[in-house]
Amino acid sequence: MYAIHTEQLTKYYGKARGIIDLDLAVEEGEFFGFIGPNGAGKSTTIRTLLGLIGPTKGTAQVFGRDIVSEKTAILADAGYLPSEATFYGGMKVRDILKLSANLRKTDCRAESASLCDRLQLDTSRKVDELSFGNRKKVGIVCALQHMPRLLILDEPTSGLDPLMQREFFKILRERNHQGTTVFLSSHVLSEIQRNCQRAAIIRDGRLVACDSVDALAKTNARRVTVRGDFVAKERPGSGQAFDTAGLSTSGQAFDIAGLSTSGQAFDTAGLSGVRDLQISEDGVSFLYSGDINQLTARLAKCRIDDILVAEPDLEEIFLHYYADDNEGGEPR
Ligand SMILES: Nc1ncnc2c1ncn2[C@@H]1O[C@H](COP(=O)(O)OP(=O)(O)OP(=O)(O)O)[C@@H](O)[C@H]1O
Repeated sequence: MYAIHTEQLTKYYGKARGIIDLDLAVEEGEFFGFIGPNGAGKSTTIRTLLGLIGPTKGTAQVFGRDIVSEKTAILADAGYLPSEATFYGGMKVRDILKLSANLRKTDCRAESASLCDRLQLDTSRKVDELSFGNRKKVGIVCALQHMPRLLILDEPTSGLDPLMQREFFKILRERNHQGTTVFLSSHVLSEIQRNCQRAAIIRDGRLVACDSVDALAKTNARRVTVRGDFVAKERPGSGQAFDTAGLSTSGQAFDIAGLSTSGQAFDTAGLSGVRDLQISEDGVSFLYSGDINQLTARLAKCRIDDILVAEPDLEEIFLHYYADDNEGGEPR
């Protein structure tokens, strides 16, 4: 059975685009990643699935239940961590957790105590006095303490320190092994890559890819790192020193004409498929999706100390999916 199934799910806020024609299928028991930059539509998707806002068009079911007509039953099965959890002011953490458990009509005391212990959450403090990270932990316990069948987590790790993030993902993996479906919305790609089996990528409100994390990370682009005695050279005709400041990760297509090594120009004229150029003191690194023979022929003219050609990680794949279309943005 699908934990989540959407068909052409669309949400407009007035005339403003939220999500458009989203077709998504998440199997029960999956640890599923939902990736997208700010404003892509992740929170809109989640709020629509939970019946917190109504769709403009399309349909969706959670465990086979319709998100419009059966939203109360859906909420009973789900644990939801919003990206910014807010609580009633003046209340102690323990009272908030109790209130949340009472709303579920479930005795959550044992699980709540275990989660608070593992996340080092002091339940005697007033919630207003807590740091952002500690308030996040309160939201996590509220979402997890009733052992829901589906966890929907919207940017859960923002504000958590690395040790707490590690413990949090350990808890999620344990739950997933017990059968809980985890739907994790994030723009931290390393956590998607480490934890999720499959992931969907959303861009400008539309799904642009949905596959296993391994498959998403596979393109014929390679991260090429060349070490050598590279020096900045004048750009032809510009009269300006080749300024590398700010060039590193913008995701735009760069040409690396103008770099030279030991007097030999490392010139990319006619060499297409160079992106995401990063320049360091002892070399260059870039994503390359062109003809490898052309690259090696070009490099053969230069004196280099070392070369590494590796598969890009998910972070770099993401740049492909988000590059502007007029910059050859289709992943290759
Ligand atoms: N209440 C609202 N009224 C009008 N437009 C909205 C509203 N909420 C979201 N939007 C718009 O819908 C689009 C998707 O926003 P959404 O918050 O779903 O993105 P997101 O991927 O969750 O981003 P973030 O990572 O920043 O939270 C954005 O263009 C946003 O401006």
